[in-house]
Amino acid sequence: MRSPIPDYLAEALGSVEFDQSGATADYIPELADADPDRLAVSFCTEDGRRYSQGDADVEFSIQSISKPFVYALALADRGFDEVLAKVGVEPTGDAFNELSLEPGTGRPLNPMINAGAITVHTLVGPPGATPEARNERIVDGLSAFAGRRLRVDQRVYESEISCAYRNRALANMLRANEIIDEGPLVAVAGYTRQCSLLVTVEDLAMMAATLANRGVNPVTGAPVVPAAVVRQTLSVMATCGMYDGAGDWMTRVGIPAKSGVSGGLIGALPGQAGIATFSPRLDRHGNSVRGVDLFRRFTSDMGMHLMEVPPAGPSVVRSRREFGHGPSGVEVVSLQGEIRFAGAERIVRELADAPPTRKRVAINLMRVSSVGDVGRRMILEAVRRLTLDGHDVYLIDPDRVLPDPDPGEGGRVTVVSGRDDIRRLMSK
Ligand SMILES: NC(=O)CC[C@H](N)C(=O)O
Repeated sequence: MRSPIPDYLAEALGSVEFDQSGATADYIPELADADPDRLAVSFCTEDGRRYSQGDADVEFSIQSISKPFVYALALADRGFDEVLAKVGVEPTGDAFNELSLEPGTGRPLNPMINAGAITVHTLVGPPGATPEARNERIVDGLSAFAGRRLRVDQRVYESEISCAYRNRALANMLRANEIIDEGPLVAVAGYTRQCSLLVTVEDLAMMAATLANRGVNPVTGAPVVPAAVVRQTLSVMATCGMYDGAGDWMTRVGIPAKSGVSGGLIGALPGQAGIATFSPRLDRHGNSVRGVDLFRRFTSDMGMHLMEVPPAGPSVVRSRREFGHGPSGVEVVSLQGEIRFAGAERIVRELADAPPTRKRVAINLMRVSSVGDVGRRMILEAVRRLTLDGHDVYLIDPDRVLPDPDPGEGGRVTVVSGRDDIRRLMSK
């Protein structure tokens, strides 16, 4: 069978192709001259399969789409406290290059506006790293997200740096407020270099997929940044990634995203896929016109809005069955599906409302697909409380969905995983 996904993507591009509204960024000469008709899309799944259509092998400068990735590197290199002390996480409602800092602290409001991104740029690498070492770390880090070696487009760099008056003004304000502690010109040069890295829409989709995949590149398998850093980065993308269009974006599209003035747009759908589009004409917020349209379409066609979840599946407590009588009897509580907070609550509720009557209780995890952290803790606490109530507790877990079960103080549990042991337990 031929996959329907490339056909769908081609059809989606066709539906926006004739829209010529918006304009290429005019404040960077090299971008003003870009071919405005380019159009491309790429999807990269969380297990690394890519689907692309249109001008998918055309390179363009990454621009502001570098911001979330460099933020992730700074968080990984310096830790949350150091980065948050210098840059906040509040959406501004202002344009990306607004000359605004938080009253009182003088911090940039968030890492997605230029003031925040210039500051974040200076926080990559170990403290005291030279500007060259920092630039190197950024190229290496972004390349790890993309799964291939990226390079700087010198012409774009020079074109932007030749008229980076506004970013220099921002950097001077940051220096005056002691938010950055090095020369403003050096900070702007490094930041502009980071914005000049060349990518294709396929690179961007893989970079976004690495965020969607808890920080592990789904194709190379390289762990790029820790999961806690990904959570922070995606949260900031969701609230600040589309600048003064962020609220409209989050309500209508509902995917953590980031745009850039060269016309790129990425979205990272946690646990599912990275998506990227490329079309250089921009709206008044500096976001790609056709890119925004494509994302709206993807969300409504494929139910990608983060706040829209499928209806709850069948109860995680699949059945409770009693075998045998008296002391040799056993109650088997069979669970199923994914166990997160709501599922775990259901399990403890049922065991509390209708306590098992047999001495032996077996919790059967054979049909459980995954157990989240809270699910694990609540199941183990239930085991502990059942033990304290006088039960002998067993976990039927041949696939080890609950590895190393330790119910803690006063709890005891026997893991049953062999086929014969399971049969023996149930037959008594
Ligand atoms: N929104 C953007 O893509 C802006 C990036 C650009 N390099 C700038 O600093 O102005």
